[in-house]
Amino acid sequence: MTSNTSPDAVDPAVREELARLRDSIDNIDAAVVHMLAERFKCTQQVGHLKARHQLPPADPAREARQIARLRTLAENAKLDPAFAEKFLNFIIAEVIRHHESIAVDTTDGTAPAADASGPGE
Ligand SMILES: O=C(O)C(=O)C[C@]1(C(=O)O)C=C[C@@H](O)C=C1
Repeated sequence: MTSNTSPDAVDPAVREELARLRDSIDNIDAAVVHMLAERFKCTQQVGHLKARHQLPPADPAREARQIARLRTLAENAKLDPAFAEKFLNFIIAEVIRHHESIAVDTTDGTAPAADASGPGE
């Protein structure tokens, strides 16, 4: 069995390196959150467009192309492609849930007037 060093006993240089790495991790996590927020802003618009034109929430052919592309990007970036695929599928499943609820709201008339909210309208 391994025993862990108590945090108080850690060499200050190690503590500093850990803090520096964690600062970068925090910045990266913030960037991921901001990028995801922008992606969801786009997909919300896609959801409204699809609902208005009675298009299905999911597009499996598009998803297959996205997954193939992301797996290649992941491989080139030395990221596990299986993880990249799982991550994309996780996000897309949430997007499809949003699309489905927008479609329901659009059909029953409770959807916000997404296209009437642009500048000048
Ligand atoms: O591109 C679309 O048609 C979308 O609805 C967006 C999106 C995605 O999140 O990338 C979500 C659902 C579809 O199955 C495919 C892709």
